[in-house]
Amino acid sequence: KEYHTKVVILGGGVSGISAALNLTASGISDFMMVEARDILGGRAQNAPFADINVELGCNWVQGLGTNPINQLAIKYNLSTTFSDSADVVWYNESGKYDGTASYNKLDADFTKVLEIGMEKLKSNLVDVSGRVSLDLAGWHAKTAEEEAAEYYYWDWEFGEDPESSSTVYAAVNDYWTYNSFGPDSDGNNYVLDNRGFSRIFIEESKKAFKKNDERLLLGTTVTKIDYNNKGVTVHTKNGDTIHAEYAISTFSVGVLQHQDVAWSPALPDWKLEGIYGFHMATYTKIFLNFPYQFWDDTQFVVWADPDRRGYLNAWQNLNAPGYLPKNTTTNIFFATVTQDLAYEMEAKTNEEVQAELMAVLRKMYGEGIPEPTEIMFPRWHNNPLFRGSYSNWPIGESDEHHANMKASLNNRVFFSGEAMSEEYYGFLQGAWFTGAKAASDVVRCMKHKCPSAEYYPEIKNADIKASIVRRGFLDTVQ
Ligand SMILES: Cc1cc2nc3c(=O)[nH]c(=O)nc-3n(C[C@H](O)[C@H](O)[C@H](O)COP(=O)(O)OP(=O)(O)OC[C@H]3O[C@@H](n4cnc5c(N)ncnc54)[C@H](O)[C@@H]3O)c2cc1C
Repeated sequence: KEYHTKVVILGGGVSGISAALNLTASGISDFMMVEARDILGGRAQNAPFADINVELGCNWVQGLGTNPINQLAIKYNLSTTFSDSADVVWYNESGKYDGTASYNKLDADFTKVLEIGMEKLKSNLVDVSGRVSLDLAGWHAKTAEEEAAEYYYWDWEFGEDPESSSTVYAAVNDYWTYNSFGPDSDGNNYVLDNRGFSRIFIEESKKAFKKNDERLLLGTTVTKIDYNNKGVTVHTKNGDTIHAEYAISTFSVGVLQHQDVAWSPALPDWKLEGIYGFHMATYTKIFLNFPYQFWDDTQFVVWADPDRRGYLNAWQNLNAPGYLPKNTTTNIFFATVTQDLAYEMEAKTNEEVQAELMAVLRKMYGEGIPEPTEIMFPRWHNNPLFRGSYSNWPIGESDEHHANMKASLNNRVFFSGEAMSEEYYGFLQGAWFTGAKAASDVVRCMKHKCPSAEYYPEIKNADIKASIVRRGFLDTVQ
């Protein structure tokens, strides 16, 4: 089939939905959306497990108050519960231990890390890794228990270790997430809604697409995008072509890095440098369902592995008070793995992974615990539609690299998606805001004049401040 439209949105995740809503609100209905999966939502994704739906992807509303994601959660009465990472018990090889002092020290030291990041931003000093700033803040993990606290605090949030992460942008990301949405910004709500987190986005998308809307091509995989200064032609796996004046790409930075979609002409080197330099982290939840609950009642359990930092470190209890309904027959305890461990787990069979999880659970809870009745986990890293779970700003990527990563091409192809947000990369609101921005840029092109694309053909030396000042970041930082 051959389609002709004004705007084609590539990808139906949160960013694509936000772009579609923005176009609709601007009075533009001549657009199409192409999504490989049979359902909208992208990384807002759930699956049946035991007798409930579990969230394979995003799980927290992070940053509350006027955060549009929080506002949608309120609007659609999404069932959430306050998430408290201090509601945790700690285990090592000798059994239960009290990790509170370490955790509290790290909590205070992390505040110093954020201050170091902000200070560097304000004073135009070169960025350092999270590891350097943790050391500068006085945090030096030496024991398995300190490493366990560190993994639980850092890697489990950013999806990568402190060595890989930028301090300046960790500070930017944290500051905007927990301060920019009014006085109630600070907080994380855990979503436990059997309709799925994605429901709020799917419901909202109905403002843009009616039932069986012909403009929405679900189950359609994009293979190639031709672009020039006149428009765009999108080729799909099933042989369809879509001719459009403008395209909004919402593909994850992992998909762009992995070249799962061909671009003709190839994306320019100045852009690829920004794309390849960014990080797509992998954060994988491995769900186990048991005949009964044998673990602690706290929201979280941390395992301090004696041999490997971060090994099956963070466990979550879906049966914690305030989580699943009391009368549930489901008993879900799940571990999260990131980075190398996630890649290793993805390469194993479910049976092999189950055996590894059970070995750790037996160390924590004894030999008498039952085998799980079910195991399930998504393989985000190997999934060609995602290639990871969410982005993390690495040490070494400058603001200019990032600007190049998201810069439009020929005023015809616009880029959105969580990774394209300087302030909220990694988060749902990053996807939401960048989708709206890309759509409003397209609308400007259609109705007035295209905004001038900001990009840097040569990046000479890191000068964070110049670009940060230009973006008005410092105006809002106290
Ligand atoms: C495990 C996990 C935990 C997370 N936890 C949180 C959290 O607690 N809080 C939070 O705020 N955020 C969290 N996130 C991040 C959040 O889910 C993302 O930031 C957000 O969903 C990204 O939306 P997007 O539209 O930018 O990208 P995507 O959701 O990736 O949308 C892109 C779309 O493009 C489609 N696509 C890709 N390739 C093709 C192709 N070739 N042809 C057609 N379609 C294609 C994909 O199927 C997808 O639907 C988490 C993510 C994961 C995976």
